[in-house]
Amino acid sequence: MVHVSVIGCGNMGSALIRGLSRTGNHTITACDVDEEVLDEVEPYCETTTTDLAEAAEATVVFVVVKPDLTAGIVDDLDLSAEQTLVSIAAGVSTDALEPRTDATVVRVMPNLAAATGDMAAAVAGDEITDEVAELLDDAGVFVEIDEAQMHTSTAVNGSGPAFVFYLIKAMMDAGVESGLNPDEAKVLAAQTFKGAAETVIQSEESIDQLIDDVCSPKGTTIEGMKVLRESTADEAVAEAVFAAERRSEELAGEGDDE
Ligand SMILES: NC(=O)C1=CN([C@@H]2O[C@H](COP(=O)(O)OP(=O)(O)OC[C@H]3O[C@@H](n4cnc5c(N)ncnc54)[C@H](O)[C@@H]3O)[C@@H](O)[C@H]2O)C=CC1
Ligand SMILES: O=C(O)[C@@H]1CCC=N1
Repeated sequence: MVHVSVIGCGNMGSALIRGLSRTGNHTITACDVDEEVLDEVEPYCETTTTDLAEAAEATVVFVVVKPDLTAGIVDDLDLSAEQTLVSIAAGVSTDALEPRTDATVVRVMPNLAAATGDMAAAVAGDEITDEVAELLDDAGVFVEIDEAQMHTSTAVNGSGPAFVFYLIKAMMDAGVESGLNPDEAKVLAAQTFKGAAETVIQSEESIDQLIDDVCSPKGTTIEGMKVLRESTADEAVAEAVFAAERRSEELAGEGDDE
């Protein structure tokens, strides 16, 4: 059981709170300046507060505010060496935060699927504390990466859900255009993405082999795959990832436009 606080309970903070509350394993303090946001997460927390000092009492403190507000919050927290500070802000490095706190600093790039316990997260830092590992395990799956790769992780798994939502909608819209009603199309498209993702995770086959497994000779899939292979769909996905990656570099002050 970990005493954890989440400072900033907007889109990402509330997803983390919901995910961490699912196990019932943790004592959660939610902190935000916005009382309405706190009302939304109140059912998933032991404590809600607008007082930063109360959030600073937790063993692990997640700072989940916009990147440009993160350093200022860390300054105000005044954490001790026994505590862990987790920053999830795009483009904010551990080097920028470590001089501002005595706590162990861990950088995490999570995603919105934390809410359902399906988060894909990347984590970097000199010391990934046991408490942080336990929390990330409870909200989904995490991998440890070098911090230099954080811009790529920000694009792939941080921004990634939006790219996947877009693709699900494209498949759903095609189903509707061909006659499915929107509710049916949404279930069929979304569950197909979920099932395909689970198959990739659980199967020992390569993704190319899995594609072949769906393509019956002279069947339907092979016709659709011909269209995809002759298109630039893979390039468009790659360009979306690279654009998000560039923006993360810019936010870190490493790009052209800070
Ligand atoms: N939205 C996403 O899918 C992801 C976001 N992130 C990172 O998470 C961070 C937050 O992003 P979102 O949740 O999307 O933003 P958001 O705008 O939805 O939420 C930010 C929250 O912080 C609160 N806040 C602002 N100042 C505060 C203060 N002084 N004390 C306490 N709370 C304060 C706001 O009231 C708001 O509820 C960003 O740094 C972003 O890079 C990382 C991965 C995914
Ligand atoms: O769009 C953003 O900047 C944040 C970081 C990754 C996902 N959302």
